[in-house]
This record gives sequence, C-alpha cells and structure tokens, in this order.
Amino acid sequence: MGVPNDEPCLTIHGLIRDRGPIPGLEGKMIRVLAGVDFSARRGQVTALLGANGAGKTTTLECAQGLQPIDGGEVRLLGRAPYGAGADLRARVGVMLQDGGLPPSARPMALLRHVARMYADPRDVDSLVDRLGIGSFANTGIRRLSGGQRQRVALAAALVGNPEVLFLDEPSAGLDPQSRQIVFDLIQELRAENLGIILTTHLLDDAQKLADYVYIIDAGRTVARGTVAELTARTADHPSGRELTFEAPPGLAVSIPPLSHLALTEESPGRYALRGEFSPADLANLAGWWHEAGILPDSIHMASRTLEDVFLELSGKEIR
Ligand SMILES: Nc1ncnc2c1ncn2[C@@H]1O[C@H](COP(=O)(O)OP(=O)(O)OP(=O)(O)O)[C@@H](O)[C@H]1O
Repeated sequence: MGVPNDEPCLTIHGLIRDRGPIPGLEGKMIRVLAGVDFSARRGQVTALLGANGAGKTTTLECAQGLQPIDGGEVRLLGRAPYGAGADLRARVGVMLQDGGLPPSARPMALLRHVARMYADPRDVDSLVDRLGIGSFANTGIRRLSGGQRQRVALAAALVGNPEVLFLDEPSAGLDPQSRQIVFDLIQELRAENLGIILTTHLLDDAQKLADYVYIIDAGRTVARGTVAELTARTADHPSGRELTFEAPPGLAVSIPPLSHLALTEESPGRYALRGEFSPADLANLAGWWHEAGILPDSIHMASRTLEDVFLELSGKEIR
C-alpha cells in the first residue's frame, strides 16, 4: 500500500500544538504552533525554515508522530503519525541534528544491526562507501568528529530504505568535501523519488537543495514557494539585482559607464555591483574586464536571496 506518487507524502494543515504548564508562567500553557501549513512531495526536497524558536522542531516532531497534536491535521504517507505503528515508522528515515547515536557503538556494527531490523534494507557496504565512512567504520562513535557522526547519522537514517527522509541540519559540522558528498547523495535520493524534508539555518543550503520552501515564524507558516518564487522581484520588493564577481584584489572600483551602479570590494578580491542593471551595463562590465585583462574567477548575478527574504519575513532581531 502506498500513497500515489503525485500525492504529497506529508501534509500538515493548521497544526496547533500547546506546551506546558510552564512553571515560570504561573503554570500557563503556551501555544507553540498556532497554524502551521506544510506539504512535501516525493522526488522533491522541501525545506522548512524559521528563526530559533519559530517551531521547526515541534512541527517535525508532530510530523514524525513523536508528539501529539492539539489541532489541525497531520498526514504522513496518508496516515496520522501519532500512535501509528512500527509499519509507518519503517517507511520513514530521520536524521537528527545531534545524531542521536549510541556513543559506545561502532558505525559498521551499528549500521548492520539497524539494517537487520528492516525487511528491505539498503546495502550497508555501499552506503558506507558512498558516505566515506570506511576509514572510521570500526571506531567508537564517541571518538568520531562531529562531521563523521553526521555522516553515520545520515547512513543510519537511510539504511532502512525509507520513502520519506527527514534531515535536520544535514551539513552541520561538515567540511566542504563531506558537504558535497552529502549534497550529491541528497540529489540522488530525490531522483530515486524519496520525499525529503530539510530543516536548516543555512539558507545557502536551502537555496541550493530545496525544490520548495516553507518559512514559519512564531508557530505559523508565513511564506511558501519555490526559491525562484520567493526571491522574485515583486511590487513590494522592487530591489535591484546584485552581481558579485571574484577577481584579483585591489582593482579600481570606479568604472565610468557604470557610475550609476555601486561597485564595492566587499572583501579582498570579492566585488559586488548593485542597482538597476540594464543589459548594456553587463556589456560595459565585460568590456572593462576585457580592457583590464581580467578573467573573473566567478560571476554570480541574482535578485534577492533566500536569506534576504527570510530576514524580511522574520525580522532582523535575534530570537
Ligand atoms: N516542551 C516544551 N515546553 C515549553 N515550551 C516549549 C517546549 N517545546 C518547545 N517549546 C517552545 O516552543 C517554541 C518553538 O520551539 P521549537 O524547538 O519547535 O523551535 P525551533 O524552530 O526548532 O527552534 P531552533 O531553531 O532554536 O531549534 C520555543 O519558544 C520553545 O521554547
């Protein structure tokens, strides 16, 4: 039995969750989630973003059936997850931020043990190989670095061959090589039609990986859309584009034909040009590079980033 492929693998409507009684608040209850809407499809990465305390963890725990709900509706693979049996849990993989791994276990033995609990597990050796775990497969988990533990936690979440995968800050603590391995694997899993739900504070990760993004604030969904939709210029946000490029440091930052745009060297060798661009401006910029014999190491042009949108929606103050 399964959910048809075009049905969302997770839907959340108007989710309400109260916690308490809180001793510091005269034993009152607090409404942690006051109307979260969220939906994730197979073959997509759906990101859930929010500032500290916005309600991401609570939303995910309700979605995974780890907490009951006080209102609204949650369906995971077509079922209410709270109180659902082991058969639903077996179809869902969860990678927690702190790994949640037993410190005295060794990765290989742990993964083999977990694999034996599932009817149709993934091949442990190829997962170990794919995630570069081999060199520390027999080292106790308490002796592993944070990044090594992250990779073991991802392998443990995948070994049961889940249909839905929850990833909480999957690239936290990873060096650039490991981050790339994990990102590539996430893309492969998406191509295998898993529904992937990603929470992260790294908006760059979300921008790179997510097909669809939900932003929650103070326990409510405040924005949703593809990265392109969320960052598009709108009547409310007519802000100009930004072009960044990397080139040798210390270049003159005044280019007469581009004087209506602000060109700054933001850090040595990293330049930003902001304002209302016309195609002619790009031609003039390329002409300047040509005359100065500059071949930029990178060029990037974008309208608003996900980070800009996030800060607009959830405010700039720290929670
Ligand atoms: N068991 C609880 N009792 C009281 N308050 C709680 C409880 N669990 C969560 N909260 C409160 O609910 C709010 C949402 O918490 P939650 O952990 O879901 O946020 P989050 O978005 O995951 O935050 P972070 O990014 O910091 O992990 C916070 O204000 C938190 O203090």
